[in-house]
Amino acid sequence: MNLHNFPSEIRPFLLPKPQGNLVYQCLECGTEYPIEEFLYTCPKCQNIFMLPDKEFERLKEIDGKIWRQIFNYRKMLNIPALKGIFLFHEFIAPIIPLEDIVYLGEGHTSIVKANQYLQELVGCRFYFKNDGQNPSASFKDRGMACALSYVNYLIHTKGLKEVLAICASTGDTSASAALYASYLRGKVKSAVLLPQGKVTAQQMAQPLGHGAYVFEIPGVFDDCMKVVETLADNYHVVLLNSKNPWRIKGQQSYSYEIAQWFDYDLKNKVIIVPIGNAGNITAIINGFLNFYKVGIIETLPKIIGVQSIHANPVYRYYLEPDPKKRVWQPVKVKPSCAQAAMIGNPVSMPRVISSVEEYNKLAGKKQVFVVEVTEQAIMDWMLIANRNGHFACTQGGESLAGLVQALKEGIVNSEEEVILDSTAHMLKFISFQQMYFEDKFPPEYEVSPREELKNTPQLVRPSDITYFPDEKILGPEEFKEFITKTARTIADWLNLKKK
Ligand SMILES: N[C@@H](CCOP(=O)(O)O)C(=O)O
Repeated sequence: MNLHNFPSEIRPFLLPKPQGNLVYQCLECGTEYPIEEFLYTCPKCQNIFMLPDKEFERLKEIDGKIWRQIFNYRKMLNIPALKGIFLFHEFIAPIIPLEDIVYLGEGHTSIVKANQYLQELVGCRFYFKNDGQNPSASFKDRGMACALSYVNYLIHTKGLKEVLAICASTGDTSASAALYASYLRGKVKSAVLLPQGKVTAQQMAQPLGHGAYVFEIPGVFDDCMKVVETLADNYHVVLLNSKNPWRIKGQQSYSYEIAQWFDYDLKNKVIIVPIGNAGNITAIINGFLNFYKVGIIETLPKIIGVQSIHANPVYRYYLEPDPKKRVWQPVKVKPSCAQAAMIGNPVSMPRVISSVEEYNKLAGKKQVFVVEVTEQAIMDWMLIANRNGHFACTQGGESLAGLVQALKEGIVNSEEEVILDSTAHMLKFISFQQMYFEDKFPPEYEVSPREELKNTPQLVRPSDITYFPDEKILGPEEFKEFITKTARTIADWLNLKKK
């Protein structure tokens, strides 16, 4: 839609100009550092950064109602830079000019309501937000679009050359980093560190296909993360894990989209998200906080993080009700079908602690919860969802299992409406479905298939057929015999009635 067709009071705001003043701010000592250098760990106290906008107050000069209209009208523009997460430019990385934004189709993923059967089975109204519909098939693209747009901006403004972008990954971050880096071919190369044997074949194929350097490390994700942190602290590389706060900024778009989808009315809404490296829950909390502070939303929705019993450090931390007595303790992970979240020492934990505190304080009550689910529940609920029109990944199954658990514990009630994060596309994690159907889960996963959820293909090769097309080129009569008898066998098997 042409700019002239929009209401005159909204028109001046539709094309955002570079604005704001972002700084790296240490979570521990509060020291601020300019963003022109790549910095991930505070040189003074070794803690991690948030990336606040020091001029955030200016956003409050525009009424919440006007902001809503700005975003709603902006959505009608055909400007690629504003088609994705940067629709919410002022609330993501407002210093980046539109011409430096890297847009590969990320964001604005669908929110699909569960059918009547599934809602009744679970006991409340809920939706899946399908972040597997992002270009590299996971939510990481939200953060990567922001981080790589900033790199692109620095390349243009500071003459940055030969950037090597690195990350540790359980498979989604690496796919996303490699994809976005490959778009900036000639300016950015990527290298990814993966825990050997703990990334699916599909996820391994992604960075390889995008031309990244791929390193497999004998260990788990937490080990890869330590190596990558050491590289980032000692060499000229750009860290693309969510330790890099530009990633967090981009992933806040998830909350903004939910707000927009529900017409900015989040009363009685509950958001459920799996926790792995804890960057996403940090982003989601801070996204809602930003919109709330400016008056774009009037309610802070309930947020529930979910962890598997095989990788549950955040759940354990919040088991202690008294904040003063809580002790942070990383855990040793066990194999998990929610492999993307198989993390024992989440890098963003300090951010989670401070963000949860602020969220609950502003909400005036406990509004962030963490639940724990079994591996069995993750698989069963993923399969049940997918037998009802969804395409949830194992982490999506974890979200649904988390909802069931939260209902059981009375954290969610049947009056509320729940949005579940399916963080990636089911096809990335299809090997877990395969192991379930074939009853081949190694014992340490603690998953045994429920007969009614299993499915296997049937070979149709009736014994009374003379020749099959895989044996020779069939003559007309032989082909007719093959078709008729095969169709009859399938009809008998399915118990079909003749017309
Ligand atoms: N699940 C993640 C783990 C790394 O998370 P990040 O958000 O800190 O990059 C992955 O896919 O690698």
